Amino acid sequence: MKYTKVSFNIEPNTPTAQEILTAQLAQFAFDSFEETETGLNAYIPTAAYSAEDVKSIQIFSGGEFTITFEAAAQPEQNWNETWEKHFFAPIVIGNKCVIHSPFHTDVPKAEYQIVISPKMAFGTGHHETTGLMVKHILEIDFTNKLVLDMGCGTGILGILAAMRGAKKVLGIDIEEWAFNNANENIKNNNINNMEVRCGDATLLGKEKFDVILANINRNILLEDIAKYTQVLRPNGILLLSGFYDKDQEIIHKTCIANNLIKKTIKEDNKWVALAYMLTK
Ligand SMILES: C[S@@+](CC[C@H](N)C(=O)[O-])C[C@H]1O[C@@H](n2cnc3c(N)ncnc32)[C@H](O)[C@@H]1O
Repeated sequence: MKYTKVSFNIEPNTPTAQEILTAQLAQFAFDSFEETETGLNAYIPTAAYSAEDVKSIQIFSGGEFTITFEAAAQPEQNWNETWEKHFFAPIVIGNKCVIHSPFHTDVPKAEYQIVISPKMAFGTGHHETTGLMVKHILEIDFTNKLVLDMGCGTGILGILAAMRGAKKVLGIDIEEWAFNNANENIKNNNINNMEVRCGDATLLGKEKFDVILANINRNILLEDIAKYTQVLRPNGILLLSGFYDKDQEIIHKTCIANNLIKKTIKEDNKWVALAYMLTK
């Protein structure tokens, strides 16, 4: 199949802007994305590409950020192979966890082996924030813990928590494609104690959790940290990521206001993942 690559420049190039843009592109049959220094590259079957559709996205951005783009038809190639080689090679995190796709044959050995079917959902382990969250998870005792994975994407973090002994994991994601992909990955990893729901923090109610994982973005976290703490047990752990180093302070202020104390910080290439504990 012939594909067209559309290279987007986003100004300012924030995780929130990338997420909004990706969600809008998904409505127009774009089916794979690659983060770049200045924005992202998105791929669409050439037969489905319309410059008019892409231009309309600039209007949807509501003036919070500006987008410019260039489109280039790609030569015919085996896309599964290209995807496999360039976008998702097996990755080992923290020397203990390997993430690979079902089509990889040469997979390094590790204590935790997670199979992720790369679709449109975020979470193959290649993004800094996922890697940082995985490293935090590898340091936490999950034995018999009740876990919430907010913004679960592919389900990667919840799946690892289940492999590390969690009693039950609930994954929540606002996107239907993530809901579907997380379910597929849960099945492929033979996890039988993780459930996924499609929605946001309004789904949270009486169920309480020992550990909450939330790799989303700065704005959603600022809005939802209070809701997470309402369902976190005393001494429970909240892991937060999806924001840059420069946003740590505002995230931290919100956490303090919600009786959370900072335990550990992990950083990689401007991205941060913070571990908090609920004091009351
Ligand atoms: C940065 S990705 C993280 C995916 C995966 N947990 C990981 O660590 O790789 C953020 C995910 O949050 C989801 N999301 C965005 N806003 C949300 C919200 N308000 N509530 C729940 N999920 C949300 C997105 O659809 C996306 O799958």
